[in-house]
Amino acid sequence: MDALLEQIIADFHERPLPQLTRRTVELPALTNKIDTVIGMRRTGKTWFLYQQMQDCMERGIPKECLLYINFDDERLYPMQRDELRRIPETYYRLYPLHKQNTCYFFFDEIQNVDGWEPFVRRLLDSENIQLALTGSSARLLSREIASTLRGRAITTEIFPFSFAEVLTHQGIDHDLFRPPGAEKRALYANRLHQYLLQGGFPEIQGVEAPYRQQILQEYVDVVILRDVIERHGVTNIVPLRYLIRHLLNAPATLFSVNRFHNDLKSQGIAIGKNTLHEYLEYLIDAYLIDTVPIFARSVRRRQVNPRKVYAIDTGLAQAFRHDAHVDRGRLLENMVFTALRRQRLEISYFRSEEGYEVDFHTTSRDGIRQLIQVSETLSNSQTRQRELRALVVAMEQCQLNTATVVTVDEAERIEQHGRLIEVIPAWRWLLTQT
Ligand SMILES: Nc1ncnc2c1ncn2[C@@H]1O[C@H](COP(=O)(O)OP(=O)(O)OP(=O)(O)O)[C@@H](O)[C@H]1O
Repeated sequence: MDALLEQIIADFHERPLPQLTRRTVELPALTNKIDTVIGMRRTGKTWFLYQQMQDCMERGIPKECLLYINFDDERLYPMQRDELRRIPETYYRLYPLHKQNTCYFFFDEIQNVDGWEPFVRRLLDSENIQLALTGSSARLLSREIASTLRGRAITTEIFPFSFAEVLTHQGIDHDLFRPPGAEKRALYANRLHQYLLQGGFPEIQGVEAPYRQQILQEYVDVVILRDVIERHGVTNIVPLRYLIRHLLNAPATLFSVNRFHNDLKSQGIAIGKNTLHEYLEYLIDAYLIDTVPIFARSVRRRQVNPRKVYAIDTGLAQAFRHDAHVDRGRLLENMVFTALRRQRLEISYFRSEEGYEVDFHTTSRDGIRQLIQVSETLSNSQTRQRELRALVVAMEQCQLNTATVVTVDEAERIEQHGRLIEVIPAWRWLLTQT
């Protein structure tokens, strides 16, 4: 084992890191805390660790002070928990002087070793290291890690590329300090259209249909199998598959477990309502979808009203579309949701007693609230009246003086009775989200 570990460490130090597109997410890297990087499969968690390694090296930290172990490396199979301590032992035997410096350890797919948690806790206590972990298994996802690492972990979520990251990936400058001219605006609008249909998974950027859809469907299949069926021991697979298809095919719509339960029943598919609720939670845990409650102060109102469901990425929704029609409005709303979700905002949808609806009410961690309506276009006077009226009602009830309408490509400032509604093209709105 020691010779093998030496080899693995030497390989890592020798091999250059891959050329990558910079993610805008930052790792907190707090002393005495383990950074855990979580998110759906294939979103780029491992490559995000590579970015951290690059950053270390740019700060002048020699690569030998970094250690990356991928526990998916078949040479390490099957590693037992009592062998884990050999990793720091081998590393410090190779680099004894590094004991005096801070070293940076990156462990990928560590959940492959049963009982790894006490090892990383001890490691953090005994050595002068900064530790980051990631893994695709849902076992590494937030709730469990928080409990098994007993408050020692701080989690960072990785989502598919944001619009800004996609532009960076394509080598397109997106600095809005200088107002973009007509050509640049047209380019952004064009890329936005692409982004809506393809989504942000790094690997499918530039991949044409139908391969793109095929790859994304395979991502979902792996999540279903590994993070839902195997992890939770689901045996009633038919309704689970129906549920996933239904949710991904109808993003940005209200989802009622009761109604869906009745639909299944009418097709002769038996499943309990509680089981459906559980499945929904599993899909959220695996970062495939997310749900949004109604904006209400009363817990009861939040509970009895159906939640809206969004795919974690618009590309996934497109890959599961039943018909050829592209509902750009829904995709746009889903895309705005993903951008808000990435910012860890508290998100709800607004519906007044009279039925006026606003897509998003958000609250940031420092209490800043926003109202956002998503509408492909306000050029139709009926739509315009409806959307703006809903915003005015929501602004009154939520006691806010500003609101935003995200459209495909329209810009306008509407001032009414001391209130301001800003209409903004989606590409611009996305590029101003941090
Ligand atoms: N920042 C990036 N720049 C360029 N390509 C990227 C980037 N991040 C990810 N990719 C591409 O996406 C692929 C998947 O990324 P990665 O292996 O990091 O995902 P993951 O979230 O760790 O996946 P899994 O959960 O399945 O282990 C990479 O092999 C690479 O091709």
